[in-house]
Amino acid sequence: MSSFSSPPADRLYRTDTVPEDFAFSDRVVEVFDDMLDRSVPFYQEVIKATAHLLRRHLQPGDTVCDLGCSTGASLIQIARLLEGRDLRLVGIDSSPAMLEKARLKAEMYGRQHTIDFCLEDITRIQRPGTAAFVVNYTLQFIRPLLRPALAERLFANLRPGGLLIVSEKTILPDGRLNRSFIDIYHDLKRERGYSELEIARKREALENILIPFSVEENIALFANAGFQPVTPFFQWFNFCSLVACKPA
Ligand SMILES: C[S@@+](CC[C@H](N)C(=O)[O-])C[C@H]1O[C@@H](n2cnc3c(N)ncnc32)[C@H](O)[C@@H]1O
Ligand SMILES: O=C(O)C(=O)C[C@]1(C(=O)O)C=C[C@@H](O)C=C1
Repeated sequence: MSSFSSPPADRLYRTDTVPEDFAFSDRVVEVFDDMLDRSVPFYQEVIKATAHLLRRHLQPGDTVCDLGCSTGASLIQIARLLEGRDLRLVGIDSSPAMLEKARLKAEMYGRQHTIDFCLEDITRIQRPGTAAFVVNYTLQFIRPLLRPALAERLFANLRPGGLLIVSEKTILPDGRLNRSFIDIYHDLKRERGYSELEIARKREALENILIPFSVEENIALFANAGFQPVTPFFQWFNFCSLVACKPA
């Protein structure tokens, strides 16, 4: 239990072995909370901003689904920040190891009766009447060809007036600026204790696994599925969070 208050440090890419493709395996799950905190810029701020948006748009009895919920870090925070709002919180992920950890953490924080964790493939999601979908740092792992159908599915499953919140690593169409943004991101990783070797090896492992779209491509993806408006609410260099509304 005490390991949750101080999650195991992410040292996955320190060793000299040939890096495997990145996967949400048991080894990654073990260090995942530390990995997110150190690898995602303003991770906690984005969760708080997500809760601000939800607070203003949800009604008692509404359901919030976190797609690609991993170890439940966002949902456990959201449950705390939106305490007493009578919401149904559902976390969905396709990794049994992530969900096992999410359930343990929810229990540790006394949230096991307020959050359901379900093993599902989000590309097959079927949850009509959902009030909000949160899809943070997950769309980037879905094959690009499948993304338009997923965006349409999310639109169809939201209730009128529902919200979609999406956070992603992004790419810039301008090569020079793209290079600068990536360099600035790697500076942040260095500041957070990752070595040059770890940064390079993780980058290699994520190649062809994490496929970022530009902010404009993501906006078009959701606008084409019927969302209106679709607008950024947070950006730090190559990381961006969008909110998209289903018209009421
Ligand atoms: C980077 S993590 C998401 C982090 C999390 N949303 C947060 O903010 O803490 C991506 C997650 O998406 C899950 N995932 C990837 N593809 C999926 C799919 N097709 N269906 C469900 N979950 C998926 C992975 O198992 C992983 O837990
Ligand atoms: O380390 C990186 O390069 C990242 O892009 C961080 C990132 C992400 O954005 O999803 C990559 C993999 C893990 O899922 C956690 C965080």
